[in-house]
Amino acid sequence: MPSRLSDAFREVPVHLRSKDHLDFESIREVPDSHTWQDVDDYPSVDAAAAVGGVPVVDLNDPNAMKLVSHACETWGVFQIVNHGVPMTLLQALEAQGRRLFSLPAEHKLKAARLPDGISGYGLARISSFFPKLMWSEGFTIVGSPIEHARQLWPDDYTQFCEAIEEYVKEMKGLAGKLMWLVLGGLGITKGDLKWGGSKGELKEASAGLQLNSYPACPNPNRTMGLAAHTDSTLLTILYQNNTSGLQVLKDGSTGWVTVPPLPEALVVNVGDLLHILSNGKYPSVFHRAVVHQTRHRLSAAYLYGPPQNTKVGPLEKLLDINNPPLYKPVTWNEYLETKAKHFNKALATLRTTSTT
Ligand SMILES: O=C(O)CCC(=O)C(=O)O
Ligand SMILES: [Fe+2]
Repeated sequence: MPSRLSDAFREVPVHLRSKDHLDFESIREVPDSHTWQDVDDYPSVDAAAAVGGVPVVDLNDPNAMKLVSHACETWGVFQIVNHGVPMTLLQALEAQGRRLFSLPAEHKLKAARLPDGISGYGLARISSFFPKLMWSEGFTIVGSPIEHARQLWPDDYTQFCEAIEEYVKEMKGLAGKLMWLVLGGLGITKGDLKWGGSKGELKEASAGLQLNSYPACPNPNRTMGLAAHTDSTLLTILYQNNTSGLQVLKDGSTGWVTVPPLPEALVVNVGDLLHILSNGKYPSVFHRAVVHQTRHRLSAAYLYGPPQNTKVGPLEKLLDINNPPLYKPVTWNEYLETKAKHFNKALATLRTTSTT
């Protein structure tokens, strides 16, 4: 088994052909390779009508822990305001994302992700599970972005690296804070988490940053920005520019609910590892991204996971005779590898035989 995050895909490389990388800017008609038949697998539900819509939590609210916990149990997704991340930093990140994705196609491919690699420019890794390609491109950062940034801008890579590093630092602090809110809602205190630091901090946690670009599309009803999936994280913190596209499938709801872009808000998703850690109390959320006819959408997903080589299993405090562990413990790397093989069935492969 690999021990570093960057090695997680060694055994399951994804070979995308260079002709799969469309020059989206110049395309006037959606080619067959990108035409999807099943975009309407579930109907789209009016966001406001969907039982009040995706919850919005003010982190300054004295009840924030309860609200966050309830949102995790019922939706698996919520938006946060008063999160403390400066607007200027969000704008700087967005500007760098635009700068990257507006480079000519062949230039971006200089920083292409290797088939068995994790970082770099490329199509969504999950593309290999679908017969059609998605209307998006991405750039994944795990560790320092400097090597790829140099390939993109040999003479001017520092502004990109600085913006990314500052953003990642800020996200790390926020993700730690959110984790304690989320766990606190389950009655978990700092001493209960073996991989918490001596002061209860989560400073050794691992993370990555995924920048996504969804160019305007001539036929958005027959294309897919990013197909339905759950994240392989504990939590994902997503920044979306002021263009809608993110949709979630609420358990028991009748269809896709849009997560509306709110100025200054960030979206938080429950990932598969939190699903495991909470023994299924916080189910990971299925989500996808659809595209627009006229607007270019950008998003940045901060992918937050446990420290390297740490096994994540159901928290002991949540278990008793009536609540046996429902999942086997797994490290983040092992889970990524399982996901790369089994995709949306990965979580099921870790189920124990317990049925409650
Ligand atoms: O762009 C979005 O809204 C979703 C991105 C996403 O789900 C991901 O990067 O995992
Ligand atoms: Fe996602």
